[in-house]
Amino acid sequence: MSGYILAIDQGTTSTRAIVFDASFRVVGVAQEEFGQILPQSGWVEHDPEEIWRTVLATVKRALADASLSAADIAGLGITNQRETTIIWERGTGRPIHNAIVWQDRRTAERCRQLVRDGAEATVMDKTGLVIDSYFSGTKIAWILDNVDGARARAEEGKLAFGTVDTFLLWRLTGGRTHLTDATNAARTMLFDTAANAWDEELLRLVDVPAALLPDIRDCAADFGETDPALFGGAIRICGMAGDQHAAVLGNACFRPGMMKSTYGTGCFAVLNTGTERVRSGNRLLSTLAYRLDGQSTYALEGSIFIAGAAVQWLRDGLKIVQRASDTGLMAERVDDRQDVYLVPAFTGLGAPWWDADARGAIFGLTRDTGPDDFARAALEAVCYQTADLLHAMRRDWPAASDTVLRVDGGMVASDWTMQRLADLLDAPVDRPTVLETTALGAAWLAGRHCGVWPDMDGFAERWNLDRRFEPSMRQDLRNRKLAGWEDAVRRVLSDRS
Ligand SMILES: Nc1ncnc2c1ncn2[C@@H]1O[C@H](COP(=O)(O)OP(=O)(O)O)[C@@H](O)[C@H]1O
Ligand SMILES: O=P(O)(O)OC[C@H](O)CO
Repeated sequence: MSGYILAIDQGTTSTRAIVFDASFRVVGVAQEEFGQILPQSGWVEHDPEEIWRTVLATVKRALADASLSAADIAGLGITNQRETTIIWERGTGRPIHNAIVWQDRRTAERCRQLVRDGAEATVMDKTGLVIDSYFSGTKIAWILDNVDGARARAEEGKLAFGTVDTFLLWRLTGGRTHLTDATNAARTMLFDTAANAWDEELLRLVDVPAALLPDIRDCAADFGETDPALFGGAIRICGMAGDQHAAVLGNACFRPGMMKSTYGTGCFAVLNTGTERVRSGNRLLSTLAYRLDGQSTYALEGSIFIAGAAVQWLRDGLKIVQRASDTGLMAERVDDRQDVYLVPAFTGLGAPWWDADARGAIFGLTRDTGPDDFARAALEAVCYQTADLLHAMRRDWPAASDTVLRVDGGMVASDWTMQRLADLLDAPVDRPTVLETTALGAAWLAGRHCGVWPDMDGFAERWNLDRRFEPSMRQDLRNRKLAGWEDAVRRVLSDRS
């Protein structure tokens, strides 16, 4: 059997399909962006049909790019933007509403009500999550309550819910398979991570009928086969994980204490805590790193909603940079005595603040402030937020004290940002040679399951370092800058936080 593996990485702004060879090298790739639907302030939707079209198109193009056919592919792994919620008709496969995206805040008031009702401890105990509109549960209930007749049809078993992995699997298998994996289930606020099962009490609390839900598998499992009509032959689907979990795998963070941080549109830092289900005292998420061979590996996660999106805002909103990559050079030119802070709370603040009503602000402007300062403030904001997460992780789990951070995602191309990250964290930052770690992680799940790629140890040995960034900032400067950031964040928090 050939060792080629296909990965679908369905992200928030684009879909990528990547073919890897038996040496984990990328031999075919295709990417397609799709539309962001913004019906009102704080709402974000995707058209599931458009997502599906980008998946079909990118898989076909990636296979063509690699000069391969479906018969050459030993296995397919799916990884996806998490939490984004789709409900469709079991009969026709047609979605009954646009996908409600993870960033969407329309259920913030419902979540506040759940907190007022005293549900926080139950949700935290079972799911490891804080109650927030970020997660799928309240988004499902919103669709059922706002689409005519949906709740009744859901209770009759006529509708299906899925995060994007499940929806794609349904479509890829010609409507034959309704499954998810444990990492995606763990982002719904309906899943007990210790019992590894949907939880009836949570379903009642959030008002979601069990008839909607997919069955749950480990991340590497038999998920079915693609409909032969789609790609000119059936492809075995045997890997599935939410994108941040796939990045943990792709970065070979297999040992407790290892941590990865992905810098794309948002930033997600995940620390492997092994078999320990650490309960956060600092409003981090206690979640799954991954689940393999019937064994859950747990993690602490910090989610930052805006990372590279702040750079996009400089480019597309303010139009003060032409390319994202201009920001590094601009940041380099700024005098370190200038202290401009951008708090990019465009859609509220995530961990450890969880303030859906906070909004962005910029502080420290003088007559000398110009575009370079804005660029630097945007890049630094990502570093400060990572520092907030790392400090919270260390308070929650002291074993994280000498962590080396492995990074990936579009923003890590910026040397300036990676050096500043090491400086502000006062910890080394390792950048791998393969930056497509999310897709690589999904491919590893599939490759391992179908027996053509190595197990954990073999894969970890072949993880390659591109560059280590060592901290070199003076302690007094670091302290001053971190204190300035903390002050800026305090000023944007809403009364409700
Ligand atoms: N050289 C760079 N410097 C700073 N930011 C960058 C650079 N290159 C890309 N980015 C940012 O990285 C993000 C894209 O990363 P990517 O991992 O593709 O995101 P996603 O998977 O969330 O769509 C964009 O927000 C872009 O602004
Ligand atoms: O699509 P990304 O890479 O921005 O990741 C989105 C996250 O999974 C949301 O939790």
